[in-house]
Amino acid sequence: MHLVRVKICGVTTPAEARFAADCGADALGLNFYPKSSRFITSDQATRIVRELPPFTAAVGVFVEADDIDVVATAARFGLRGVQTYTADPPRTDFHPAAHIPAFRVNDASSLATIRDFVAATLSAGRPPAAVLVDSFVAGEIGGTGHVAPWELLAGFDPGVPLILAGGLTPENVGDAIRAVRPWGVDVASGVEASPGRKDRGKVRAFVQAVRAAAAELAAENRVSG
Ligand SMILES: O=C(O)c1ccccc1N[C@@H]1O[C@H](COP(=O)(O)O)[C@@H](O)[C@H]1O
Repeated sequence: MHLVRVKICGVTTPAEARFAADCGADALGLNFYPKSSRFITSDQATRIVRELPPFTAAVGVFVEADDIDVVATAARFGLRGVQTYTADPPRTDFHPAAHIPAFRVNDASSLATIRDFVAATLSAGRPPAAVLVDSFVAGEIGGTGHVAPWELLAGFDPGVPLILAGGLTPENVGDAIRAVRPWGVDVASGVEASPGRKDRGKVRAFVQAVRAAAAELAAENRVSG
């Protein structure tokens, strides 16, 4: 069975979260970056987390956040994972939350940075749970809607699960999965009606497109295996 996990990032209301979970999303992203159009307050996070079904994970998104604040936020909202954006490779492992450091990729040296980071954390005995690979857009951090360089990422094995992000949509996510073969995919703007507001049709179509591509890969594996 070829599984591709789905995270719908930047939900801002309990209804959006519930809908995405009911569509089959494995994880929902709660954005704690104040400059994001998807930023949510603690009150909003509390109400969203309360609405989640028991098997749906909440993942926090943090940009250059203080490690102590990340740990405290993860504990407060029961975050299963923390997705961090930092200028320098992060030093903390954030246990018991699964750490998902995000890397913005534009060329082969970006891949070397990820490999070096994973190798260093593996030898220190605290590897990340996964790495998230996003597109590089000068002057922006994430949630840009720009597609990551799939051709560069094809065959790239960072040594831990790879989550593909950046400009994914219901229309292109199948091609992205076939090209990159990621462990999981993550989308924010590609399933929105407007910044910070999810579009139900797009959320449903995105999860369905991921499941269809994964089933196709599983069938291919059965034939070739
Ligand atoms: O969504 C945001 O506003 C955001 C801000 C700062 C860092 C990360 C952010 N979101 C993450 O960015 C990726 C890619 O987004 P998109 O699909 O290209 O819009 C997404 O996976 C979010 O986790």
